[in-house]
Amino acid sequence: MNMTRKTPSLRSAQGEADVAQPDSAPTGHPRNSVQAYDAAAFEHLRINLSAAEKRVATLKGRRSVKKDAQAAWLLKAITCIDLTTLSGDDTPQRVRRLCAKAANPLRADLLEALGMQDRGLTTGAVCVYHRFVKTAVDALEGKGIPVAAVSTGFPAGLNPHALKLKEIEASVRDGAAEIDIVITREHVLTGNWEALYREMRDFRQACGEAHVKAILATGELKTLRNVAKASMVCMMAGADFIKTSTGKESVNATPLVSLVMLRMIRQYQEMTGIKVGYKPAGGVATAKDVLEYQVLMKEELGHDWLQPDLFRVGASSLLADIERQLEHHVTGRYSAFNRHAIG
Ligand SMILES: O=C[C@H](O)COP(=O)(O)O
Repeated sequence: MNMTRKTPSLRSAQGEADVAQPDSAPTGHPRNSVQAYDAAAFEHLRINLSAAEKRVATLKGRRSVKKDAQAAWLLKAITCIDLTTLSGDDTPQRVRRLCAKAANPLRADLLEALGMQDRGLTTGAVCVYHRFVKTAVDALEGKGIPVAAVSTGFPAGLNPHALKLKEIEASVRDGAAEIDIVITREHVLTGNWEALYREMRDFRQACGEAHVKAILATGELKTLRNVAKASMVCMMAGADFIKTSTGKESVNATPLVSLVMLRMIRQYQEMTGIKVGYKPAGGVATAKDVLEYQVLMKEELGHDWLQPDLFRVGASSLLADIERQLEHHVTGRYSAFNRHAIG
């Protein structure tokens, strides 16, 4: 597959990339549902580390997306960003600014130069703590951008189970269309897979119509085998997305961990016919980073997983770098980071 040849001009690349906005709920494929617990589906899993490392290294070296094609892929990436603020010093004002950026992710002159001024380009979602769900929902009224709430005692996930369920319900009541839950790492580290399954199933139930992303906190799961098993168990228990990290672990999203999770998504699809989404998060800060993830998605799972109903990137600063790169594409110059609004 050669992405450069498939996207000979920006205009046709835009067509291929289909930058139309997603509905807040995926429409092109059935939503995941809770399956019966089946240890046989994951007990045997083994990771061939050297093969996985080789695959990631090969992808990096082989694929390059340049010029107009790159601009089209970056525009597509914008539609997949969960534009995030998850800081102890968050305020309603900061959240409103973030929402304004989500609704207008690129400067008007850049949009025009790229022929995107009438395309309603926005980020995939805005992601905040529960406290700011209402603020974000109000700020985004009529914009068609879902609000995602991190939940279940984010980031450590150590609150009592009943409180976690109440937190989810409260965010849904406040208007969150997506809930990013964190799993209890202890269940993975002690091999208590049934407990992980029951927890995830309860979270899914508490979400109701809101879509649920399961944050595995992969940097704390010790082995890639644990990552693979936790991915499978969470999908079995109804997760709509599996997500790498909170952004607060010392190691967050990596291409290697992503490869393992994507292979599990593929395996789950082979078992059930259901497509589950993927969200790398934490430390995805440059246009180069996100292009690498996009290539990985396309190579491992295919075109459907480049769309925002199956691919999101949790990021607080990525949008600023994408905007810079697109500015360079349009004008041939870079401006300083501080010339771009937050994102
Ligand atoms: O889920 C999103 C992450 O918390 C954002 O992490 P970041 O600040 O490294 O982009």
